[in-house]
Amino acid sequence: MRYISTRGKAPELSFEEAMLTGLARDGGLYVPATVPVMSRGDIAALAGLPYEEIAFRVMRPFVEGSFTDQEFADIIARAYDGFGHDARAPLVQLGPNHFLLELFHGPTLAFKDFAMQLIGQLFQSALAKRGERVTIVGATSGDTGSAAIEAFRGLEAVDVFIMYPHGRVSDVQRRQMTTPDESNVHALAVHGDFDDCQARLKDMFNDFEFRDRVNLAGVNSINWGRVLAQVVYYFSAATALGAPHRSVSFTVPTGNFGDIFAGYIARQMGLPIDRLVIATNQNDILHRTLQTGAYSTRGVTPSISPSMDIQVSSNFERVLFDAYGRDGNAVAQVMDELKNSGEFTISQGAINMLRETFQSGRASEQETMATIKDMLARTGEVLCPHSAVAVKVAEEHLGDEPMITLATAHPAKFPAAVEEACGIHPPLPARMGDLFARKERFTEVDNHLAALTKLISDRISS
Ligand SMILES: Cc1ncc(COP(=O)(O)O)c(C=O)c1O
Ligand SMILES: N[C@@H](CCOP(=O)(O)O)C(=O)O
Repeated sequence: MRYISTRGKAPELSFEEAMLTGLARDGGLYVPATVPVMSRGDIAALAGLPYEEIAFRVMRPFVEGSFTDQEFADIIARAYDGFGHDARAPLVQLGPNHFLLELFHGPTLAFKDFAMQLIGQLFQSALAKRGERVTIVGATSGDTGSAAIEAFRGLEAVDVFIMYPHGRVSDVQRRQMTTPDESNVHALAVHGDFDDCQARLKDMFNDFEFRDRVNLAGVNSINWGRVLAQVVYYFSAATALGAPHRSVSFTVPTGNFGDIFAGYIARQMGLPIDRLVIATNQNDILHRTLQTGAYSTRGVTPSISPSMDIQVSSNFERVLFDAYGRDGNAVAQVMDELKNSGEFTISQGAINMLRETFQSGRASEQETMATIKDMLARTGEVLCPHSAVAVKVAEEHLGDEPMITLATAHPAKFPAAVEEACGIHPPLPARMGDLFARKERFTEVDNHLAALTKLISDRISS
């Protein structure tokens, strides 16, 4: 399996190389040169298998040539061993045709653990074989950072620096990042928003002197491995509800477009997904883009679903690559426009493809709060605000086929918003009970590339 860049000018790589490289050297994102298709029989055979076995069968073709079957099976087993639910991604019924896919039973209580725990194992194995060490830098609006720190803390061959927007993550999210005391973990509170953090991360990858000197690696969904791991739960959920014999739909709370892009890949692999619905909070750039055909940034308004407070949605580039007929030059051109002017207009052909592929909706702050309250009353399920955004949008898109809404975080990560909405203060699981007693350790940094690269260089050489 070979991987190509969405901007068409970087070298083709193997899975392992693409995983360790992060952002392509032409500024693009790596995608598979071709997406492998599973037969109906192979999809049907997944029903009822343990999550780890489904993961192996779905992901195996993508890692071809980089890991042996035994290595890969062992890596998957270790990745999901620490999850707090035997099913890993259990389904809960919300209504006659509406199901919630609970993706928050991993170590940091968010869907990010599905990919990050796997990537942690894949990095360890690849770096040990190569005898290399890397500097991982990540940008987070709250959940990627804690999941990455959990996956990489204490590893010999890795330093991990996480940039989060100062004052714009929940207390639980911040403490998950600032309380680990391993010396290879560095939490950086950046004076800016998530888009600033992600922009500086991409600047670091485009600064080749820095990138090569520190052996920079990325674990945001820039990294194809992140997206790949998320494809698996689309298969586990759909087959549990009767796929491939009947189709299902998914609604996904969306920010950086990695999770829903994983659903798009699952559909390309042959999973019968009827509708893929993008759910946004009040920072609704993706919803507006589908409606108007113009991707136009407006600045972020902080919300009660902070992990989705994003304007520059990184993985949208991956679907644009397909929408523009895999024309890397066309993608590079619109991405340059976005960088220079904060907006671009999507060509008619491309927007037609996007509108055929996705539906979308938005939830205001009041609607999100009302959904948390209403779902508790109707179903007994306490939702986090991100999942509530998606449930509200999903209810507007219910049809004849089962609708599966992704619940991306545990409500205990956002206790203030949940309590205000429904009067319940969701407790942290016992194993995290002392989170607020632990000592915090972080560094405030200005939103400047030079300040960040100096800090990182100084830390890794000390
Ligand atoms: C809890 C939660 N829900 C939804 C999202 C949005 O997912 P994505 O960025 O893959 O669109 C995020 C952030 O990634 C998140 O942390
Ligand atoms: N919501 C994310 C933002 C980063 O997304 P990623 O999937 O590209 O890592 C977060 O919680 O940090």
